[in-house]
Amino acid sequence: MIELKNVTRRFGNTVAVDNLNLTIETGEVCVLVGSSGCGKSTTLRMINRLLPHSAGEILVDGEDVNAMNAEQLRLNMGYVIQGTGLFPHWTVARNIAMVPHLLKWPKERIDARVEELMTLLDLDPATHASKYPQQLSGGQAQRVGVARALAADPNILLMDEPFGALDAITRDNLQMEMLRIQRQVRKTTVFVTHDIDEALKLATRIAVMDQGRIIQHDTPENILRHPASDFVENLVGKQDRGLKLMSLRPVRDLMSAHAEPRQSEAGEGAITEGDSVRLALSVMLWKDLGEIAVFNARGQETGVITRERIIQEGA
Ligand SMILES: Nc1ncnc2c1ncn2[C@@H]1O[C@H](COP(=O)(O)OP(=O)(O)OP(=O)(O)O)[C@@H](O)[C@H]1O
Repeated sequence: MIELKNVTRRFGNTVAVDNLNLTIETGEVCVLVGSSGCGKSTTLRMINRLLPHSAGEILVDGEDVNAMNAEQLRLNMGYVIQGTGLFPHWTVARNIAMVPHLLKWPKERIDARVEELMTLLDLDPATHASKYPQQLSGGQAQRVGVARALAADPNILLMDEPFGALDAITRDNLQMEMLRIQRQVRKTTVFVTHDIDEALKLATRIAVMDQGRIIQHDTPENILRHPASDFVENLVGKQDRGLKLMSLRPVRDLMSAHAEPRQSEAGEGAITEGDSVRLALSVMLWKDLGEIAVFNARGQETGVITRERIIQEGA
């Protein structure tokens, strides 16, 4: 658990973070969102003491970060930044191995861990382990950055606009990867973005910031349904809220399940139980269907979802 209590950070006369209170529970993904200069990165960098705070208290699992050894603190916090920060003259494998190496793990353990992480992040070790960062695409380099942050299995992951510089498709892929990895490893994560759609997709809770303060701290659904102010309402997009809520809702919530799963051909692009209601509606509109079959992860048809039900209850 991470707790920020009345935390302030000043740069000269600028108050970058203003008496901020925030609790991030163990295993949750807290996304800090807000416009440029509102204090998101400063907040993140105070947690791992890359920046000292001017006032207040920051606690990790109940212990004041100022009372901890800064290096030890950082070794237990993976840190991912935009543009990766990979060492250009080190191979991918060596970059990923950086923290285990500092921790003096035996070589076999490091090699096994590098291979495990590359596989987890969908990077073929045989193809990529000996490459240098400039030989990778932006998306691959960002995956290496995430692998490096996870290498020594830290309890906490700090991510500062990690996907901000990527094209929309690569960003979407990495967001999906992150959700998958998070289901497997469940790190306490603080994620900074200015993209509200990214926040809605990834967060267990979102902290909306403005001028160094938290305006609202709540689940994606509550932020959409009950924005605390005009500022939050504008940020989430007043007119777009219905569709955004549909993006949060899985098909399994609104489908009519068959009594028994049926063996039928799922086919490419089939709708699965975990897909969003918004995707199911989009496919039905495109194919001009009133209903569409829903499949489980094993490719069995488990039910149907209808356009009518989505229109009635989708948001
Ligand atoms: N090293 C610094 N020296 C002086 N002022 C700074 C410094 N770092 C940040 N600031 C100021 O503190 C405020 C908050 O900056 P911060 O980088 O935390 O915002 P942000 O929300 O992360 O913005 P962005 O999305 O653009 O990265 C801004 O007014 C910024 O100009």
